[in-house]
Amino acid sequence: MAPRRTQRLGAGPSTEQSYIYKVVLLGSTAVGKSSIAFRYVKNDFRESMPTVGCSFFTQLVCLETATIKLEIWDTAGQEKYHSVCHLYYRGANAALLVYDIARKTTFTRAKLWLRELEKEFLHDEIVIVLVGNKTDLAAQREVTFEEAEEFAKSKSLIYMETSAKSNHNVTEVFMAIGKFQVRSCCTGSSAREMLRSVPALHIKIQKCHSTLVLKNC
Ligand SMILES: Nc1nc2c(ncn2[C@@H]2O[C@H](COP(=O)(O)OP(=O)(O)OP(=O)(O)O)[C@@H](O)[C@H]2O)c(=O)[nH]1
Repeated sequence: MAPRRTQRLGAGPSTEQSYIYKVVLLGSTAVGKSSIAFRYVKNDFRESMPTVGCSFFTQLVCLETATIKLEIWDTAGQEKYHSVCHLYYRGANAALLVYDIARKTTFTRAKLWLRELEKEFLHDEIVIVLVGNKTDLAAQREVTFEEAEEFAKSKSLIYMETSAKSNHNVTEVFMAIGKFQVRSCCTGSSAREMLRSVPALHIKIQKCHSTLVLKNC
């Protein structure tokens, strides 16, 4: 099934296709959602201010076979904004469910976010990446890699760990989304269906063995 709200921008000079995907970042306050978006779009890190409502970024991902315009919606994690969050994730093609590996409560909260997404979307309508951020704080880790990976597998999610601060795996998260979405469009099977049928892909992506080749955009 084609991802929701995906638009084909038209064929390029060759046979290359262009797509638009809406990606939403969800998770507790201060887990690093804005920092991940900022690192990816600006390749920078700063002690950021809490998000008010929602921020919006766009970024082009040029893959060997397609160009994808990612519309990135960074939602506020503070409880007071919770009631409006669903307005932002409506129509999303992919969600980054972010938690802080050094704060177990944020992992528990991510599971609740997942339930909300499951109410809003049919199972195969959206690609969900569970993202354990702040790997630079490994000494204070409260959620093991194995625990999070096991949970992700049981729910057909992609699992990756990042550090927005040390720029670890951030680009790879967005590449993984692009990869699954494009494959999904090409094969007609949903990205989550592919995850279920090829569990080894979890490992491949987590270790960044992506077969996609980046070009200069
Ligand atoms: N050590 C470390 N700190 C990080 C990392 N990512 C973000 N931070 C810090 O964590 C704090 C919160 O980061 P934000 O990006 O504002 O978090 P958020 O999830 O967008 O927060 P809300 O806007 O409240 O939802 C800031 O002080 C960041 O500098 C990381 O990878 N490692």
